Amino acid sequence: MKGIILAGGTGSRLYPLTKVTNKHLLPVGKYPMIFHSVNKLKQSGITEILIVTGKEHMGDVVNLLGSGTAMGVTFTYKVQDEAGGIAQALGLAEHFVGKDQMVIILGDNVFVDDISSYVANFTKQQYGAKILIQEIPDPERFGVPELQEGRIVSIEEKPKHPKSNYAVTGIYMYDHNVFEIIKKLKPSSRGELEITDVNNAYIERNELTFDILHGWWTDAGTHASLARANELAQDITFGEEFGKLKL
Ligand SMILES: Cc1cn([C@H]2C[C@H](O)[C@@H](COP(=O)(O)OP(=O)(O)OP(=O)(O)O)O2)c(=O)[nH]c1=O
Repeated sequence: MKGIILAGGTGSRLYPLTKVTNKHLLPVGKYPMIFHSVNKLKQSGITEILIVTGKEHMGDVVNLLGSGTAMGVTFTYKVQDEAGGIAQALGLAEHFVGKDQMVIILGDNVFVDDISSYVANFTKQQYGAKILIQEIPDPERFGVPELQEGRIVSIEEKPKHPKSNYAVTGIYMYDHNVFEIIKKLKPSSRGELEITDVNNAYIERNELTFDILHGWWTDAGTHASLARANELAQDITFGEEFGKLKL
């Protein structure tokens, strides 16, 4: 199982915090945001991790994370030249992944649940895709799944009238066929290759499963949600391999 952390994008909703700093290097609790994703993959036993980010910030990201040896993981890095969407960023992982399965975390998603059991479920599934969803009060801000008889039958991106109270979180698991799906995608009205289109393609193939995240989960891509992520993650402490904290 390979791990992928998507840490590109423009971070425009966090300006001016992101004018010279990559969003995923901003503090969340006691750590840079991206440490939280690394920790979740490592906790699931995934140690081969690809980091995708833009060319402006690759130097800073490598400076922070290095080879990964100190953290007990191995990092590979890939540059996304332009912020062409989450699915475009994922498309850059094709050679890294090969024929393996993969777990993707959007670097601005912060959550408390240990996802090891969901990753284990996906390993057993062997092919297709799995997404993690969570019940929330304001699903219209996210991709929203429509559920029928325990299956997801469609996902709508930021719908005015959500068909469920669930949001699709930024944690995705795919088999290597995802790269063929991405190659066939057309840019959306905002000019990006959309991950919701990838998930809908798996629904059409009847190959999308899901699990439910129960603990807190938030994105940290707006000033309000970054503040919330900081509050929620304040007491999280990782092992010393993530850097000694001066207490
Ligand atoms: C759009 C995009 C996002 N991402 C990652 C970064 C984020 O952690 C995650 C969600 O991205 P978004 O929050 O949708 O986009 P963004 O990070 O560019 O922020 P803004 O809308 O404020 O300008 O996906 C990429 O890696 N490449 C991309 O091209």
